[in-house]
Amino acid sequence: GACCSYRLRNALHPLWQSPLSIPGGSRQSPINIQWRDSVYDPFLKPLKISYDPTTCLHIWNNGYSFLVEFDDSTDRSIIVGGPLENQYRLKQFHFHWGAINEWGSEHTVDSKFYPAELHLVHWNAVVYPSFEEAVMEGNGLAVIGVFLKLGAHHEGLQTLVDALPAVKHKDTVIEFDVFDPSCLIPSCPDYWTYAGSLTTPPLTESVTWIIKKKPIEVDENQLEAFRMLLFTSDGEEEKRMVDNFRPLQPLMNRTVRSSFQ
Ligand SMILES: NS(=O)(=O)c1c(F)c(F)c(-n2cc(CC3CCCCC3)nn2)c(F)c1F
Ligand SMILES: [Zn+2]
Repeated sequence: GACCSYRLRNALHPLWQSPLSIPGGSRQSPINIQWRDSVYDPFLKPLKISYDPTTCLHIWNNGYSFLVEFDDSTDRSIIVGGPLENQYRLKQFHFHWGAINEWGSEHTVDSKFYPAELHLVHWNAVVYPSFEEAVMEGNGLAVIGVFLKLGAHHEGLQTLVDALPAVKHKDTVIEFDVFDPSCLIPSCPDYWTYAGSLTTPPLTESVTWIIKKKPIEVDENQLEAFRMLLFTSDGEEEKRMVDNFRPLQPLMNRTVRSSFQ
């Protein structure tokens, strides 16, 4: 059935030679969001986002993606509301993208890929003492997903794009001390939400996903800037950092809820 083809696809996927999905995993990510199968939940609250731009620390190329990391030692950059029981602290954001504009996102909507997807990773510091512990717990993380589509130039993203040449190689880092990631989140409040996992190792089933319905627009040059990053360290044979997205995972016994009708 579909399940075993997923396992096979995971097993063969170059980027995730490590455990495909958690053996016996029942809430793996990413998934296809079938719009007509999502269930409107009138009890879902609006998501409240309050980030302090001065909590921004640096950008680094970790060999999977480029991460913008934040000082998560206090509650200065948090999200609350939406499907969440507690407030969650911003830890980092990163992207997934393709070699060409036909694919690149991790989630799909009605089986349509976007050229890229932004993930803002938050952890439940109300209940857990550290990010590392929260990663292992069912309600430990909350990730906001934002689709990127080809269109107008994105001013806010450009400040990030201008810094990318400095982190071209794996394990390079550059200081980045003021950035407000809310400029990357659409003002439209509509989102889907479901219980899932990290899409990179350790693939733990600890993520409440909040996927924004509206994409942001970026231009071709900005997508190309992502594609000139490298998976490889300086001195190694160059491998362009592209197609750093995990294959779709089975929905299993899950319902995707929508905050909108
Ligand atoms: N695509 S995703 O699902 O939004 C996503 C995430 F949610 C993440 F949390 C991470 N993540 C991985 C680690 C290493 C930690 C190293 C110490 C043990 C815990 C993991 N830091 N953040 C991540 F890389 C990622 F891609
Ligand atoms: Zn991600």
